[in-house]
Amino acid sequence: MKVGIVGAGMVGGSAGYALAMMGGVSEIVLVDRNEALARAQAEDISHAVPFVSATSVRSGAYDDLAGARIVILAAGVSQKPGETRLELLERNAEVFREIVGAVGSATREAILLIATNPVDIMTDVATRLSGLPPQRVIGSGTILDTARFRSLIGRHLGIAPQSVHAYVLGEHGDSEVLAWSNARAGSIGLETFADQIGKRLDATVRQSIDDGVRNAAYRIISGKGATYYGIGAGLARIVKAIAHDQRDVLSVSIMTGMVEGVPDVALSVPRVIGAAGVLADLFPELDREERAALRRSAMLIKEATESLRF
Ligand SMILES: NC(=O)C1=CN([C@@H]2O[C@H](COP(=O)(O)OP(=O)(O)OC[C@H]3O[C@@H](n4cnc5c(N)ncnc54)[C@H](O)[C@@H]3O)[C@@H](O)[C@H]2O)C=CC1
Ligand SMILES: CC(=O)C(=O)O
Repeated sequence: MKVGIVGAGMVGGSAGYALAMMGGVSEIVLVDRNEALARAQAEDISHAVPFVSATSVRSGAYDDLAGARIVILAAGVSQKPGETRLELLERNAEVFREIVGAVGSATREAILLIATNPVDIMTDVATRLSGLPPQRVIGSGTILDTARFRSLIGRHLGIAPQSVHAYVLGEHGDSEVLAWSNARAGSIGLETFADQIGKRLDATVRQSIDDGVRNAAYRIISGKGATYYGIGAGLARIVKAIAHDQRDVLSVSIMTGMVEGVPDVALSVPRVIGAAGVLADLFPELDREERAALRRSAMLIKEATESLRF
């Protein structure tokens, strides 16, 4: 399967690397307005390939995306220390006006996988610009926040993150909602498991995990300028689900008809992902506070989207 990546910076490059390490993708084409960067990233990643897989990695122009089954969009500006994702909106919407049309001219068959921030609104923008069905324009959404959540819960309770079943919902951003009420360790409630092993899971612990998830990007950006390994792996994970029609449940963002009374908004809930894109949504059972927080998150995204001149 051929995968295109538009935007060969830290996120696009990391996604290419993660895909090459994962294997199962025959060809990766990196496109960037900085052609020298795309060339250099492709060459560097291709030198990792002989150790693990047989993926062909090269740079190219938009025409070279013909035949791609998935095109990852990771072009645009990223946050400076202290900047929010929403502050990138106007600049990255401009970038999408240019690149979504160019991708569409090269391939109409591809599923678009959006990483550029603010990712929920960029997913809405890409859906509108491409004219593709929402199920085929997928934002990485809270896949990364969900990984952060599971990792911190797993570390606290001493179990593997893969055995923690918990999701972050709503915006990939400051208003995101950590769904504690339906989180599970294996098949049992987190609190029950914490009691069984004599661990605390009180408000202080929850607050510390919430901060670890919600503010991870700010901390990483202040320390090293950008985040990219986590999202690179998350994007590769979504590609794998599509490539192998795996029907995995992942928290990703697509245009959604109605969320807690808010119509037509792109945000994350757990969704089934297969070869055709998003196949179904799993609206979680939430407590009253979480539902109210999800509504606030949806309204915030909706208002920011409507503020965008389009
Ligand atoms: N969804 C998520 O969870 C995450 C999203 N991001 C977002 O991903 C985006 C990319 O971040 P980085 O890779 O760190 O930035 P970067 O600056 O390293 O790379 C961006 C690339 O986009 C290219 N670009 C800009 N305008 C273009 C255009 N019109 N046509 C083609 N290429 C163009 C630039 O030349 C640059 O190489 C940002 O918006 C960032 O906020 C970053 C981390 C996590
Ligand atoms: C930058 C970003 O969106 C993240 O790491 O969550």
